Amino acid sequence: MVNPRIKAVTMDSLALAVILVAVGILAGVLFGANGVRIATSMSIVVTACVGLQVFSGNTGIVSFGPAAFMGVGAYTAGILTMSPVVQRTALPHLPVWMAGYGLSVWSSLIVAALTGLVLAGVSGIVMRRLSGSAASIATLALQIIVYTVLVATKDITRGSQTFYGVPRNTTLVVALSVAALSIAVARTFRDTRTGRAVRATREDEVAAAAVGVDVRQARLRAWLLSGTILSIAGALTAQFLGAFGPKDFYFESCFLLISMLIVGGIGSVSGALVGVIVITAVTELLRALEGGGDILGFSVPALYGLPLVGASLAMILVLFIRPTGLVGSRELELSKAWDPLKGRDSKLLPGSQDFQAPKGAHALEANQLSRHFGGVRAVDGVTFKAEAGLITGLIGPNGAGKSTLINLLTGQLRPSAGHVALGSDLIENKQPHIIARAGLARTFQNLRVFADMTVRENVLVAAEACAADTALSVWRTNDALARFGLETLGDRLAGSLPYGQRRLVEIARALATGPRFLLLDEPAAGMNPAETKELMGRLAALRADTGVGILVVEHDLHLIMSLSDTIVVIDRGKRIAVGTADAVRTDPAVISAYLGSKRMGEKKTQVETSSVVQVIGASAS
Ligand SMILES: Nc1ncnc2c1ncn2[C@@H]1O[C@H](COP(=O)(O)OP(=O)(O)OP(=O)(O)O)[C@@H](O)[C@H]1O
Repeated sequence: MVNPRIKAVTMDSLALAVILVAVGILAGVLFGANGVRIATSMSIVVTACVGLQVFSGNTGIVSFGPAAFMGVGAYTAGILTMSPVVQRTALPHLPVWMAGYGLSVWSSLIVAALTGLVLAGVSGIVMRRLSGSAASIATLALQIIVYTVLVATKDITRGSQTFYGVPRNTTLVVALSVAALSIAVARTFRDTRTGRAVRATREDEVAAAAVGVDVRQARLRAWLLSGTILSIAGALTAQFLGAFGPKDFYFESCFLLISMLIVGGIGSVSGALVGVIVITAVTELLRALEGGGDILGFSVPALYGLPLVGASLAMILVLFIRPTGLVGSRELELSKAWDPLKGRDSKLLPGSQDFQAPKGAHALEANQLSRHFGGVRAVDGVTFKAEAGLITGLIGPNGAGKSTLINLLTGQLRPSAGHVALGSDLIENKQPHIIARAGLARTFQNLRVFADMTVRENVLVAAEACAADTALSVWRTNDALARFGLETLGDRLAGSLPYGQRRLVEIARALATGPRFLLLDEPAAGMNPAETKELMGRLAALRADTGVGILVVEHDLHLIMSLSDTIVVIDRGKRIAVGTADAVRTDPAVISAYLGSKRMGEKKTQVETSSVVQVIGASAS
């Protein structure tokens, strides 16, 4: 039986390839022999655009370097496919070890792919560490470096002169086959464990790391695959044009590729295909008008550069009307998408018992933990122990240092001093994804779901990042969805859910990492009383079923006091009390901290203010 995943991706890729062929045939009918040229060129551009999409679409980092990889692929293939006779004339000073291969088109594509992989590997050392605009600027630098090297290495590339004599091996069939294959690879990658992880980094890098995703590794893999596909596109271009120069692989082609992705929708492979078709149609139509002449009875002057202007206007128009592109970020799925969870038993699988945290084995301890921001001692020598199997509440007035403390425990911040231990492991100074994989999962005070991924993907990406095998990650995903009543919402985009449900998605996502200990930063914030009550029931059940320890930060004092087995109170960065709800409620230091901050008129939510008055204030009187 064919693997359902391969079947679904193959069908989707075939469907996209059929669209491409149909457009090619249409071009042939409309433009005759020229149509074959357009269809071939368009197929090559599809490969390039898909290559760019693999990195930019999945990571959200706009790359200005696609043409650099294409250039390297083009010159590699050009040199390797040129006949030795032509080579002696065109490249008389070519180093001997590079000369005389006369490779076939397919062999040249493989070598070009390897060359692109090497360039991506070398540049990836830097790229994997960068994000956002810094990463985009680095790709720009790469483009300029590669262009300069191509121009400078005259013996190999003929410098800025035309590189000629490349056999025109790129037929329509070759270009179309490679385009279809690229689409299949990119579609498959998107729905692999790495593809989901990279998309999670696009949505929210901090949250992705907090659920165990190795952001750098995921980004590097996308960069390597992207560079490889782009180099193949360059090799095809070289054998399509026959003669070219470094300028063919510089900013203009880079800009066209980016405009195609933006017009179609950078977030999906289908978007890349649609963008290529639309921009090719626009540029080919405008190319016919570029030279001017009599058009529909009007004398039109020559407007060189008109195709580029048209592509720019199309891009601006789409950005204005539909910023996510014509297709958006969800794939056109002509077959039903492969669902990694469908058909799997959501009951306990063998091996899943490792989810059950053994009681007492994984306490979370902070020892003299401190973090200073300049002169501000946000956390100042805090020591406490949150036992496994218990719910520990962490409270304190606004600005007490609760969020800073959580960030120190989970690696988002490095401590100025002190230690954090999970069970017997010291975890301070470790990277967030390592801490998550060690078993400390968290949610955030300000919601950080992966809005443009489905609910199921949100949870699955966390499970996959931390589980050793697919069976366990599927089980954890199903279990986490079921525990928080999200099974029926699996296909919905997380960003489309109401606030309360998005909170549940975040908690389920943390749970899917298989935590030894769970940190929840204001889990009930924004929920109505009924939702809050239900959540508390689910958390209590989770603790009872699994023995996992839970540390809850919450402003609602009624809630935290009824939920917690023990409570840690901090104020101005210091621990001022620890004990049961009753002990804490009557502790003079706690009453003073809350009433003191109330007297000072600090901004509080209505719930918190009333809680302070009722819980602490009542005790004080
Ligand atoms: N990155 C930072 N740079 C400088 N000061 C900071 C930084 N982060 C936090 N602080 C300061 O540290 C103190 C503790 O802040 P923190 O956000 O941890 O408190 P909190 O108890 O979580 O507050 P709230 O209940 O309002 O969320 C505050 O005085 C805050 O201004």
